[in-house]
Amino acid sequence: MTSRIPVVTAAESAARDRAAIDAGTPSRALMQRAGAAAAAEIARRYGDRLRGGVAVHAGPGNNGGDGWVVAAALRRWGATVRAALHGADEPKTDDARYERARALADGTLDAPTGSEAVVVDGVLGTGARGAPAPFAAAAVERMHVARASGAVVVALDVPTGLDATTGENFDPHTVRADLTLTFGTLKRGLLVARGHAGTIAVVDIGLGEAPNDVGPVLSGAADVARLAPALDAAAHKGTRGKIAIVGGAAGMAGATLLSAEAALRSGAGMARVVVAPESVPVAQTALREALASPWPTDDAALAHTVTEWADVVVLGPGLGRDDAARALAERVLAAWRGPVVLDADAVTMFAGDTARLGTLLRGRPALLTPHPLELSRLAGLSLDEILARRFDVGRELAATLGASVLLKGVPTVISDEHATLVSATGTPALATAGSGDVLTGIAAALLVHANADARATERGAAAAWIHGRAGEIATARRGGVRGTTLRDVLGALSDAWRGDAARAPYPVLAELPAVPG
Ligand SMILES: NC(=O)C1=CN([C@@H]2O[C@H](COP(=O)(O)OP(=O)(O)OC[C@H]3O[C@@H](n4cnc5c(N)ncnc54)[C@H](O)[C@@H]3O)[C@@H](O)[C@H]2O)[C@@H](O)CC1
Ligand SMILES: Nc1ncnc2c1ncn2[C@@H]1O[C@H](COP(=O)(O)OP(=O)(O)O)[C@@H](O)[C@H]1O
Ligand SMILES: [K+]
Repeated sequence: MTSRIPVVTAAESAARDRAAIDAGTPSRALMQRAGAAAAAEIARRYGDRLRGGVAVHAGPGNNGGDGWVVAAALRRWGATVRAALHGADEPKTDDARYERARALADGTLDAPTGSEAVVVDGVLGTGARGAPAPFAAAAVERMHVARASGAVVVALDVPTGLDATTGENFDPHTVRADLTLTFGTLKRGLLVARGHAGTIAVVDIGLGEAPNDVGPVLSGAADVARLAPALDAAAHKGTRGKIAIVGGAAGMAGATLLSAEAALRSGAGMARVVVAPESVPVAQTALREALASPWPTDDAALAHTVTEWADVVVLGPGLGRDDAARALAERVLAAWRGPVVLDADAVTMFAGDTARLGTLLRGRPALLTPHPLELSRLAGLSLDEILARRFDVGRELAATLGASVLLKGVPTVISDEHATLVSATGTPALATAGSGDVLTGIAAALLVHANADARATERGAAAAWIHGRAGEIATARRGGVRGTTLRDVLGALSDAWRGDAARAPYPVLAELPAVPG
């Protein structure tokens, strides 16, 4: 089983390092593991470039210490290494001083010339506070110039000038890395500021398994594979799950159809869109695989099209938010007590009324899939507050809501009271109208198609991972974000579900690709 990768603040990262030190691993051993693993990754990925020389920019703290270990290791390997200490005459920590002395004991290291093909950013890591001071900003500028003339920039732990906790950057004084090698844990800020981090590789330094708390952990391909078993050879359309999607006010039937198609491409056997009467003919011609029914006007129709037919009900895509929509939502949620996914308008219509929503949802698998603005309206918090607390706010709300909360974005955070999972797949190709409806359909299918003991939170996380992965595959196929449409994303779902992407070798525990622009 792959280990759980904690998604941490700078303080939590330092605390996990300290715990390993208290348990008997000397801090210098951690630094040597970090630096040695980083050097090995640089040699593996950029072996050809190393002939063009390596520049190591080291800061005064332990991030600089990692840099000195890298410098010594790559020199032993045979590269021409140049290095500079910034911000102090001597490193400020014992470990960093020791590693610098060791690197220099093998021979002096000249200052970088700016012509090196590989640049290592060891200026600031998780100990950085606020905007880079002038010495650090000057080092960042040198790295920008080198990159503009063709060097690759490798950030150790965190790109300098990026807040490891919040992802706040201090451009132009923040490094833009091609590769970030982050040690032992995945820093939250890297997931928020993907554009600065480049490819992110989490490198093992022997910190051990994440403590069994409710802190966020990264979701990966292995989690999806574990959750969603192969479909039964003797399956028929009835056993593969029936999804009813209630939404589709006049002019918005497309939202339900995107959900329906995504559900059908994610294992569901049947999908029915339940839409405004005038949307029915259009829905039937647009997606022949789906059934289409009008919004039920009486209990018999509600039973026939939804409560006695479905295995999972999706409420919200294109539903609208007027009184009639709210009344329909309340009727459906009262009559249907099985698994539900609530999206879009069905979330917003309960703005400021989380207690009522909790009463309706409690006691069954329920997943809410808001984007940050929808969650801000629902919870009565400002959008800034939602974004600033995106890793925690869902967990705090889950109890009141009686549901798992999947907060969409970069990254997507899925939580209940007991666990928080983070899905970091995707590209800006997904930043397009209807993308959320596709995610909703995948999530609905997973509420049927997953191991019985899987919680709604895990199913939601798997849906977010698949959705993002399909976005990555579609973007790669089209050769970029521009020109990639949701149709391509739907078409890539089969490849996303196959989940056969190659894994990086140890000591990389997880790797997230650079996000294409
Ligand atoms: N603590 C440990 O045991 C380990 C730490 N490791 C490395 O150590 C890093 C953390 O080291 P530190 O806590 O020493 O912190 P950093 O090396 O990230 O930064 C601390 C230094 O930067 C200065 N500084 C802070 N904010 C600044 C700003 N805005 N502008 C300019 N200078 C600023 C501080 O005065 C201090 O000298 C990690 O990111 C990681 O790279 C790794 O070696 C693994 C083990
Ligand atoms: N830049 C991006 N990178 C990765 N995923 C993204 C990006 N932009 C949007 N997404 C994903 O696309 C989906 C958009 O959903 P949403 O905002 O509800 O769109 P809509 O309401 O138009 O369907 C979410 O799952 C979100 O996480
Ligand atoms: K750094």
